[in-house]
Amino acid sequence: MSLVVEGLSKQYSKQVQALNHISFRVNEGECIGIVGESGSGKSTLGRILLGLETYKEGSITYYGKTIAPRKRSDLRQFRKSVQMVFQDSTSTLNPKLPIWKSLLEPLDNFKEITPSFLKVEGLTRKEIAQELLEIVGLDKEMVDRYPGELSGGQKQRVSIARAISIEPSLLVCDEPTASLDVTVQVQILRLLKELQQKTNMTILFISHDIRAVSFLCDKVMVLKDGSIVDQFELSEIYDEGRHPYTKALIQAAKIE
Ligand SMILES: Nc1ncnc2c1ncn2[C@@H]1O[C@H](COP(=O)(O)OP(=O)(O)OP(=O)(O)O)[C@@H](O)[C@H]1O
Repeated sequence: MSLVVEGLSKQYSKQVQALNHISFRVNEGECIGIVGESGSGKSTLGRILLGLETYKEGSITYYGKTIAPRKRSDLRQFRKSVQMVFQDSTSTLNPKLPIWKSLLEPLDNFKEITPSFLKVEGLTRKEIAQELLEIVGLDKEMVDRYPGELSGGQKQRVSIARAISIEPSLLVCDEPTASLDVTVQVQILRLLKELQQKTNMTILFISHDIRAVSFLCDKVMVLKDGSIVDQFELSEIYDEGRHPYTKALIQAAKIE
């Protein structure tokens, strides 16, 4: 079992209980989707899992080790194996830096990591960045461009390349396709699926879109007002026993 979350709660204030006793387990190599409407607590959960947000109640372990955001040494170790992709690639790509510099940041942070895609030794830093661009289906010549010269989909591919550069065992994606056109969304989902199949990394995919989740994920968790109201294998999505809220999400997705 790679990731185990037990009884996790998060209260921002007396009025706002963002998460309410969340428990779930993720196996190695699995792709798990967390779906819910705006305000259901998805991003809070993602941020806590990444150690970006504190929590007082419950526990999170990754391969048996507790993830606690206050322990900096633990967090660095955790970051080596867990990377993230956000909705807004501008938060990960510095507009003032050429793509290749942003791409190499994680590898620069963890110099001890030699990713397996670098089959040839002695590549220059730019050549390493070019290799990464190829992995996510982008043209090598984009290394010298700046984020402002790329489309939304291209920027998201760069963000994905950056995240997978250190070959994380867990990739947390928080609405990675939400700000993209529908056709580009599909391309990014395909890319994530392909990368997951190639590398066997575990993916935690957070989205408001049950169609995106069902395209990519093996297991689905439905979050509503900070609680998990339904949890199932993708093959069970249309089962009669689904929670009424899940059925409503499926119905709404069809109507659109
Ligand atoms: N930093 C914060 N301080 C106080 N309340 C917060 C904070 N962040 C989120 N919340 C509240 O916690 C609840 C869950 O928010 P969260 O952002 O996790 O939901 P979400 O499902 O990701 O929503 P969205 O899809 O709109 O981003 C909401 O009621 C939100 O207003």
